[in-house]
Formats: sequence, C-alpha cells, structure tokens
Amino acid sequence: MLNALKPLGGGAFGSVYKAIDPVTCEPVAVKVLDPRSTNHKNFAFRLQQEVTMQERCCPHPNVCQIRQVSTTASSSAIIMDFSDTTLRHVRDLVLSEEELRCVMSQLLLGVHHIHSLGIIHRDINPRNILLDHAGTVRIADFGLAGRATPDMWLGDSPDRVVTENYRPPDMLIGASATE
Ligand SMILES: Nc1ncnc2c1ncn2[C@@H]1O[C@H](COP(=O)(O)OP(=O)(O)OP(=O)(O)O)[C@@H](O)[C@H]1O
Repeated sequence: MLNALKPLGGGAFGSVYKAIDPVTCEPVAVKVLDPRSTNHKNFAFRLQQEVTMQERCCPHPNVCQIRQVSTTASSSAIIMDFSDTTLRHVRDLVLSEEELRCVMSQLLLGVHHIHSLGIIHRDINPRNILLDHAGTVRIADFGLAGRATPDMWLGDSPDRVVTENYRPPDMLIGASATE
C-alpha cells in the first residue's frame, strides 16, 4: 500500500505522485492512469504499450525503471524509480558546459539504447527527461513509444499528445522516420 506524498506532475493520461515504498522505504514515483481520460479500449492498449516499451528498455542507467504495475477496477498505477526533478525544471538555471555535456551524453546513451532495441520514444522533451541530485539522467514517459519499422510514418500521431516544439523533422515534413 502506497501513500501519495505530493503531486509531481500530470499529463494527458493521468497524474504522477511521489510516494514511499513501504518495504524499501525508498521514494518512488507513482503514475496513476485514469481510464476516464479516454475510452476503455484505448486506455488498456495505451497502458500495456507504455509498460511493455519501458520495461523492454530496462534496465539501463539512463531509462526510468518500472518497479511494479498495479491495476484495480477503477484505475491503474505504474510504480517507478523516483527522480528529483526534470530538465524542464532546471532549464532556467545556467548550467556549465561540463554539466551540459554530462546531461547530453547520458541522454544520447539512453536514446541510443532505446533505438538499438528497435524502439522509438516519440516524445523526447524536457518534461520527460528526469534528473536526480547525483546528475543522473533518466528518460521517462513511454506512452507514445513504439516499435520502429522502416516505413514508419509518424504523421498520424494525434496533435494533442505530441509535444509540438519537440517534434522530429521527419514528422514535421511527413516523411519516413528512417529517411
Ligand atoms: N519517475 C519520476 N520521478 C519523478 N518525477 C516524475 C517521474 N515520472 C514523471 N514525473 C513527473 O511527472 C510529470 C508527468 O509525467 P508523464 O509525462 O509521464 O505523465 P503523462 O500523463 O504521461 O504526460 P504526457 O501528457 O506527457 O503523456 C513529468 O513531467 C515529471 O515532472
């Protein structure tokens, strides 16, 4: 049983809370997905897709680790390792060149790992790049992730869920992801 300590953020499909794992006493992040945010068929598919893609990419030091998934009649929760903040929250700070290199190299290692498994994330943006006090970068939110295929065209992703300012060039021009 997890008690939510404080809300960390929210998105199109639910809210994320900080909680304490009663067994390990470690902080965890709990993403509560609300089936009322979409119709039930899509909700079940989206949850399964998000969990499958993220678990397939774990363990990796630069991918947020899923600990457990719990589903009840009214909602589902993905319990993950907790990170202190996101790149979105620190982007107004002035980072040194060395710090930026450190963040970028970890981010690229994480993305390279995901791609090496034949998966594309499709929503890399500062809100989904987690950071902890030790400077470790972890990629989160695999809600739009999917298997990459040579003829995959991303232009059919709904506008409301893809972060516009961070869309890849292939999506903007309606070309293949691998061109
Ligand atoms: N493991 C984590 N540790 C700490 N904070 C987290 C963690 N996962 C998510 N968060 C926080 O919760 C916010 C929302 O998370 P997330 O983007 O996964 O939710 P979502 O409902 O899928 O949103 P979206 O609309 O982008 O799909 C993040 O921007 C971040 O601030």
